[in-house]
Amino acid sequence: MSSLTYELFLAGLAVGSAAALTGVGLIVTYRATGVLNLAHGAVAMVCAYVLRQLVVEWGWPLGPAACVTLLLVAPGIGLVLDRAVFRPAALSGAGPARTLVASIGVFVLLVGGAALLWGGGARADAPVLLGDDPWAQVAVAVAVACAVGAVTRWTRLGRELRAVVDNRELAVLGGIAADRVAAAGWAFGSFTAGLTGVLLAPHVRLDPYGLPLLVVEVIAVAVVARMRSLPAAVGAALALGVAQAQLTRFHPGGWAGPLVQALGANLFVVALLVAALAVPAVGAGGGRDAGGPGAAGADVLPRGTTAGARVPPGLWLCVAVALALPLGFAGADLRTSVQVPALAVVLLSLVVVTGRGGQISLGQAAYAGLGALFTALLAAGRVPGLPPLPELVALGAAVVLVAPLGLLTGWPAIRRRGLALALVTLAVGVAVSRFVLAQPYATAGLAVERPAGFLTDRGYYLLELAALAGALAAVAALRRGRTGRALAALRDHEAGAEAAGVPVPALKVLAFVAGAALAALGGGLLAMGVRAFDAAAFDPVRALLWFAAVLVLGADSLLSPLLAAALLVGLDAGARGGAAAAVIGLLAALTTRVPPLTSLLPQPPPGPRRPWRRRPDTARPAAARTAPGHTPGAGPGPDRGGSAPGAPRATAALAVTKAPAAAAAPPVAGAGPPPRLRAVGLVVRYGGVTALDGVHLALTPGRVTALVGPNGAGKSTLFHCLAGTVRPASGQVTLDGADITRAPAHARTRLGVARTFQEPALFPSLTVEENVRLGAERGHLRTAPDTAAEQALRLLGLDGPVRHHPAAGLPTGVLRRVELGRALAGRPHTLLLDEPAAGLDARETAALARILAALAADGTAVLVVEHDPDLVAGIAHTVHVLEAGRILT
Ligand SMILES: Nc1ncnc2c1ncn2[C@@H]1O[C@H](COP(=O)(O)OP(=O)(O)OP(=O)(O)O)[C@@H](O)[C@H]1O
Repeated sequence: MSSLTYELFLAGLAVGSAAALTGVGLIVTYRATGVLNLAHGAVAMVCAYVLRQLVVEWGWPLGPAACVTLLLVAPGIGLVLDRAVFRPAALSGAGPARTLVASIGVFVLLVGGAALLWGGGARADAPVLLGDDPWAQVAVAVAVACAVGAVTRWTRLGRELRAVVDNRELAVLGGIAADRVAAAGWAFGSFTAGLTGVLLAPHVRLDPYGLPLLVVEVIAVAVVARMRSLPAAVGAALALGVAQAQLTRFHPGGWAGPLVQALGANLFVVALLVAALAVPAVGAGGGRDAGGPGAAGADVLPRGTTAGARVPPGLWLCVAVALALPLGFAGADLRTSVQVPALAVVLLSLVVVTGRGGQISLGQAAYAGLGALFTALLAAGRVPGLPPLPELVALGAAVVLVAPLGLLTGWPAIRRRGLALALVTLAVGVAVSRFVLAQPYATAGLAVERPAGFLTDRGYYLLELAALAGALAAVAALRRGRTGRALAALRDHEAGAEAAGVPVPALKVLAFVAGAALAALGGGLLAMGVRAFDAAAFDPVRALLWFAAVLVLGADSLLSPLLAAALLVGLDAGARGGAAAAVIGLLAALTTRVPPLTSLLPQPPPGPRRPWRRRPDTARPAAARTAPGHTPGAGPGPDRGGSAPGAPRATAALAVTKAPAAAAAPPVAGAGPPPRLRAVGLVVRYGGVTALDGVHLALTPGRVTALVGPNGAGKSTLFHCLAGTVRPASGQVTLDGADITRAPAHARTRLGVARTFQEPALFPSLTVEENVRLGAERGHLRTAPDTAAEQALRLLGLDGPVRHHPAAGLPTGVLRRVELGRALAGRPHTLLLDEPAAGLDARETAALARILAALAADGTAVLVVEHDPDLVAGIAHTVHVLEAGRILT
């Protein structure tokens, strides 16, 4: 081996061993607590600063200082995090997404706190703990990994850890103090963070931002190891470290030169991106739930975290006045204020993506940076073949160019939620920052002028206000309209949104594209404001700070971006740098205990929201004027002949829902029209379990089919196959003879197959009326949504004051009616009901039976998976018994 290769090998080993320590610490903490601690790097940075403080500032000998730092301070930080942040979060039932927000809060808090305490500048005098011998570092990393392995395998704590990892609830029932295990996990994780920090600090610049971010990139090795295997993490870390170092030997000419150079400095970033894209299930809640496998879970941002409040009009007036105040400022104050509207536009992008759509996005700074970069390049004429564009044209072009790049995070978001989505968006943000924004062409003094006519600070501020007003109006319109309702549904209950007919993948992409466009607009404005492109202004740490800021203020409130921008710019301008981050980080770390601040605004009592714009119903076809449930071509049901248009049998059931309980009409036997929806030879396996074993089923218009059977028989699996939330290993689902086996859930709703859930899948932030309206807008027949929604509301007895009530907090009986109303408002021809009587009292069950009988009489095909034998006997024309994945009768 040549000496250069060997030198680089050793340098790579040094970096790799620090990364290995991080990987080991992250995995142990994750296994013990279920938290992927994004703040690991921030803890590392704080420990490095503490060691430096003890040795350099206070003159302590290195040995004792290192012992205090690594054996007291580092585990102490872990224990404080456990007691103050993560244990309360776990006790409050916070899911992975919420604890992720808390760990972002800790990250931001520690970064801000360090900047406040030690200043933002880089320190080059961090004490060297292990000399220059990389083998010593490798030995430390391997020794730590082996020690963890030994403890896990051979000690009581290790056995307890494994038990907690396998099944926390069972372990607790078995007498294991899971809290003690979690505390040990946090203490150990922080110890490894501290070790990483003090080992890395002498080799990289020690500053509050750089080191934490460096360690964030190293999360890659834990993800590669699937948050499980310590040897895999250590191996990946060492291999990446060595490969990254070796890459610096190569200097190809042409376009490949800068790329190889960038790779040589950022191989861990590439690994993070690849790992985040290739391992979609990181941190995903593995449990089953009512909406089908992976339908909804604890890994989405809960409504309480994202919901915003309605802003009283008077407050908007105050905001307008406050925004106009800087026009009276001068000099540095006005120059500082210029950042506020631009930053508010960037933060508005998070209102769309995270606030309304419920999608975690830690990559918005990348889109803002791209907007700024493209604006600068286009305006400066630095794009080959293009003359310099006028500044405003350049800004507009940048927005148009960046918007489709929203796919970079929007596409992965289709199949990811929670932690997995956070990792991908973070990885995209870091990759764009390192491979695009921080490249020489972008960093070498790229100036950007303000548009002609707006050169002064005051003039430019006015221009920004106009842009902000436009962006606010656009986002307000988006939130109010049909798309806004669909986004709120996506946020509140993804599987429910699919079932209502919302094309979830397309909507996610749309949210990210709109978010990218807004961020780009804000980024371009920010760059023009300071008359230069500065890559550091858009680094990934900003993305975390911005995300935390919008979340703590209330991500679904239009007010939050304005307040957050004022807070971030104002606090950092007035106090020492880092104050804003410290305040926001603290609030975000306590996110499970502190509600979003704008939600504390006094709220008006529930009442009619702004009415939707009614489209004239004159264009609707005659069929649409009949009841929900009727479909042209569905053929008459058993008693259809007597139903007059507009006064169908199902509508008549409205009266019955309010009447005292009475037996439903007995099923009428007889030949009907041919089946529409069919299951043909369905086979579904979950690992070694065969849930369905060649099942055939046909649903006929005008008939109620009941599916009964013991627990585990496969009823839900069959139901999910028909609804489109489970794809069979073999067999077909056909509709009118056409194969729809691969059609997604929302497409089936649009084809006329509506469903409800075992646990009502409603959108708590929408009113009863909006929930039902969504079904009418996205369902099978969408020509007259107003009429369909009204009919459904009336049919289910929801047309009283309750229609204006948010679905959150309504009793189960009402929720079931709202969900049924939403399904019926789309005018389905086939209705799939999963245990519709669960949680209903006898009176409500009788009313439900009458409605179902009336719907069948109107021609709807109804499938009921039900345990209530009375309900089944009262309404079903056909009863199928399923056992061990086979239909018996
Ligand atoms: N996501 C899954 N992963 C692994 N096994 C599963 C999954 N879903 C269902 N199963 C298994 O498939 C079989 C059929 O389950 P299914 O939920 O369809 O039955 P069911 O009749 O609906 O039962 P219940 O009435 O209890 O809901 C069971 O053995 C169940 O344990």
